[in-house]
Amino acid sequence: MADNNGVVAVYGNGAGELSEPSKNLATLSGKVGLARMLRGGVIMEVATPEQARIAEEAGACAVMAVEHVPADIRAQGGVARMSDPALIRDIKRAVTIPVMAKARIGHFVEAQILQTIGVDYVDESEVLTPADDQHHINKHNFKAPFVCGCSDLGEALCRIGEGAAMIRTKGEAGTGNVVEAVRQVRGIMGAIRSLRTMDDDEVFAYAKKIAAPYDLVMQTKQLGRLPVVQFAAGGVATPADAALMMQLGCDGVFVDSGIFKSRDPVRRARAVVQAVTHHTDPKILADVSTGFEEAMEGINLKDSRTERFARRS
Ligand SMILES: O=C(CO)[C@H](O)[C@H](O)COP(=O)(O)O
Repeated sequence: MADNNGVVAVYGNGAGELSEPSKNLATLSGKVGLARMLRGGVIMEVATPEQARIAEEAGACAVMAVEHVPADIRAQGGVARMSDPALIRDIKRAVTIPVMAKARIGHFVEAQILQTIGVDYVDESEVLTPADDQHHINKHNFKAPFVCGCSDLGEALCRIGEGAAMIRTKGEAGTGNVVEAVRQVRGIMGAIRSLRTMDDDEVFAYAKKIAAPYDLVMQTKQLGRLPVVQFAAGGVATPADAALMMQLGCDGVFVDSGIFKSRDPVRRARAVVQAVTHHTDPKILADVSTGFEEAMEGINLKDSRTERFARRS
C-alpha cells in the first residue's frame, strides 16, 4: 500500500515498535517527501557563491556545490573527490534554496562530512571517481536525503533499496550531449510501461532479471512510475534539451556544465528554468531558445577516447 509520497506504508510489530527495516522505510518516506518538493524544477551546479546567486535568481530549485563542473572534471582527468567543505559552506550562506553536494560512490565518510556540515542533499555521484567498486553507500544510515544516478530501471530500484530518496539519470555528464540521458529515460519509461501490463506472477522473475528488490519492482508496477522523484541529468545543455527531458516524463532536470561553461550563463540559466516550466509550449520554447551566444562545446560519444562516467557503478 502506498502512502501520500508514493512510498510503501510502514507497519509496526503490534507492540508499537517498528522493526529496523520498517524504521528505515519510515525515515525514507520523509526524505522522499522532501525530494518531491523539487518536482518541476531545475538543479544547477555552481562553483562559486556568485554562480549560486545567479542560479537562485534564475529560479533554480536547488544548487549543487562543486569545485569543478563535470566538463572540467573530464578535461582535467585524475581523481575527482568531494569538494572542500569551506566552499560548500560559502555557497550555503549565499542562497536560500537547498544546497546539494557530491560524495564518491561508496565513500560513506565523505557523506558523513557532507551531512555534518548541513548539506540538504548528498549526491552519490559517478562524476567523481568511485571510492568502492563493489558497494554503494548504505543511505539508510543517514538523515540527509540522497540522490543517486542510474542508467536503467534495475539500477534505479537498487539505489532506492539502499535508501536513495531521489533518482537522476547518469546521462553522460560534462559532454553537452543529451543522447545518453534520452536513451536512459526512454529505457526506464519503457520498462515501467511493460511492467504495468505484466502478470503479477511474472514480477518475481522480472525482479530477479533486473537484479532489483521485488517489493520495489511491485510498487513501481502499481504506481506506474518510480516511487521517488526522477530527474534527468548528464549532457542536458540547452533549454530545448531540458524541455525534451520533461516531455519524456522526468520530474525535473539537472543542468550543470551547459550553464556555467556557456558564454552567457545568466540568460541561459533563466531560459532553462522557463523551458522546464513551459515545457509543453513550443512558442515559449522558441522565445527562450533565441539569440544565445554559442552553447558549450559538445563531445561526440562515438569517440573512443571519451570516458564513459555512466558505466561507473
Ligand atoms: O551532479 C551531477 C551528477 O552527480 C550532474 O548533475 C550531472 O551529471 C550533470 O552533468 P552536466 O554537466 O552534463 O549537466
